[in-house]
Amino acid sequence: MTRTTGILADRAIDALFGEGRLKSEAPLDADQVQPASLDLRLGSKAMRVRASFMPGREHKVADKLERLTLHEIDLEDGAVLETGCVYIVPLMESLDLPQDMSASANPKSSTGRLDIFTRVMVDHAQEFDKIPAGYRGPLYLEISPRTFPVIVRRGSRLSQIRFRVGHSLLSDTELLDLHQAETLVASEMPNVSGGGIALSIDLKGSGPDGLIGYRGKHHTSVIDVDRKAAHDVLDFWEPLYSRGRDELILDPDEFYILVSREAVHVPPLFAAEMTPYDPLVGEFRVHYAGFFDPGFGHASAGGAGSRAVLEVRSHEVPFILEHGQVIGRLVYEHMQERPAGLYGTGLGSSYQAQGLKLSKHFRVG
Ligand SMILES: O=c1ccn([C@H]2C[C@H](O)[C@@H](COP(=O)(O)OP(=O)(O)OP(=O)(O)O)O2)c(=O)[nH]1
Repeated sequence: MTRTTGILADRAIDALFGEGRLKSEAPLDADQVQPASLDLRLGSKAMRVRASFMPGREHKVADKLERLTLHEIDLEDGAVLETGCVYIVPLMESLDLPQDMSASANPKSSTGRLDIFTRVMVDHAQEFDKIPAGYRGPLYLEISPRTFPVIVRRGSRLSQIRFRVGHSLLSDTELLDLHQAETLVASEMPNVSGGGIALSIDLKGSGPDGLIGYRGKHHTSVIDVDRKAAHDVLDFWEPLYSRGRDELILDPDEFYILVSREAVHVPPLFAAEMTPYDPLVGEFRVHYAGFFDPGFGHASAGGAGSRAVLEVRSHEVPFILEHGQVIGRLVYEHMQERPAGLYGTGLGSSYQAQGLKLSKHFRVG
């Protein structure tokens, strides 16, 4: 059964491409369409700009780039993007959305785990990562590596887009009903409010040493975003252990990879998103809002027990995180239909059934 409203599933995204609503300089990669999203690919050049900017109602991104570009970098054979710099890259994909269809973008989980700040921009935009219904035009990605310098090239996939018709977020009551039927967040006392279900932090750790997470090192070598298992964990990360304290002091300006205490489940007819920042839970933030795919944590898709990996930063002041503290919320939205492929089922998914897991670029041992 297909709903009129909701997030488009893989088949409908393929159809957008077939109908010319979604265009690209090159045919789509085989695994570019995900269960509820499309990965976006970098085009052949990057513009280093002085600072981030918003196009605003009156302007196209290209107009602003004429004024703000410091220099242009060729991405055909790969190039290094340095930490602390801001780059704008025209994407290979462009849109001609129907009047009733909008879209939203997000860094891929692998991008967030590398602390690469990315946002999608469109012409006349007044918000990042939001593409208004009926938008017709190019897509651009703002990229600013925060912790590690990275190598990217034409075709690298750092961000993803979801398409939606109407609004179909679940209310608190609907969320509680779904949780009772399907166990969304493995907790005896689910904390549901403001349309989201709470996730808390695990600081007891796992394994004999009580590994609780990782802190990014500084002045590292370069990470190639297109290479899996190519980098040694300890060259880039400092492991953090609980040592019986069940707490962690976040240093301002440091980047942490931590994990949720609860297992998370996204049933096949739903998509979820982790809300990026909730000032009510403290002066720190889960740094990158994350898309959670239909089938993530779903038992029949091999996902039982999947935790959420959290990218965390403290604001301004050092902050003590304690085991079990609420750190973010998952909001759930209806899919228009069940995706043909669920996360984890033959899609080469990297993070199904994950515990505390760094991005796919690192090898363990
Ligand atoms: O902050 C987040 C965001 C997502 N996820 C999980 C849920 C999601 O379904 C999965 C994969 O996310 P995404 O598709 O963004 O990752 P990817 O980098 O494209 O990995 P893959 O190659 O597995 O698709 O990672 C997290 O644990 N934390």
